[in-house]
Amino acid sequence: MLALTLGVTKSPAEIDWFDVLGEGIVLLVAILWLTLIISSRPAGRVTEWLYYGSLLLVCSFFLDLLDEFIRYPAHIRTMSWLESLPAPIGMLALTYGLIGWHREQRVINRQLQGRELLLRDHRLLDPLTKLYAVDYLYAVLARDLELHRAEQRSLSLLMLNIRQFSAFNRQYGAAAGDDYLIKLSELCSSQLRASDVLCRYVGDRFVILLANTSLQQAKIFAQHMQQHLTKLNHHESNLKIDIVVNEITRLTAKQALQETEEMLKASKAGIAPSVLLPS
Ligand SMILES: Nc1nc2c(ncn2[C@@H]2O[C@H](COP(=O)(O)OP(=O)(O)OP(=O)(O)O)[C@@H](O)[C@H]2O)c(=O)[nH]1
Repeated sequence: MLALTLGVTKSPAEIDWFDVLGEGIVLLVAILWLTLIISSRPAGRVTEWLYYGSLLLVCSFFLDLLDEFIRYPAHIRTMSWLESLPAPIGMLALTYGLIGWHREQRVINRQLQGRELLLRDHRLLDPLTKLYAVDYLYAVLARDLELHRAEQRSLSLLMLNIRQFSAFNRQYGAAAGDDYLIKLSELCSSQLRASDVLCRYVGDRFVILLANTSLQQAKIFAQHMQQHLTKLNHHESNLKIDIVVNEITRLTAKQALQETEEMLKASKAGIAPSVLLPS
């Protein structure tokens, strides 16, 4: 609107169609970047930097294209500044966001290394969360139990369960439920050490295997996790997560999972206190 108010539309003879093509493509590519960022990134600070950086670039490129069609009086510099200024600021914001993304990716890569210590078979992945599923958990649990027992090191297991997840699905729809599961997995992954393993156990239940970790240390970790998980809460849906902790070095893989499931059941029923009270 400002461009239309300040400038005069050029006649077709004045338009350089080569410039229009070049600048149009640049604008389309910037819009494509913006769309990819919005659709592929989880909400957060890094995404905001990437988003606002791309938005400023889109704005600058759009004005650049517009001046192929609109001529501004030479003494009015407003449009020229509006065209030039957002681009370098956008580039800086985008670069800052990309540095954050790079750091994030390094953390994720470390988690992947941790997860892929035993098996590199992607058929063992859960298709929704991309975490390893229960078959992998059994394999890695059996191996870790043997190793830790032989070396007399402690091994702990955390089981997380989303409370009333079926009601959440009913109220907000299965897509919102899927989205919640993905965000929960990402948040948990981001908190793990390279030696820890996170698996989707079943449905709304996840298991984290903490190598070389005593029950006491695992409880502290679970508290830390519980605090982080509150970030997932939206004002309209305050899902609660039960977390139980079990030191399992003395058990077999099957017993370890069964025993922890029993603890979870007891905690949900209020028979035994969960190691952590839901937030
Ligand atoms: N959206 C979505 N829902 C899932 C998925 N897998 C399991 N569920 C749902 O998770 C719910 C799990 O049900 P329950 O085990 O009874 O758990 P709950 O409703 O949270 O009940 P409590 O744990 O006892 O509080 C079911 O409604 C499943 O349909 C999935 O991949 N996506």
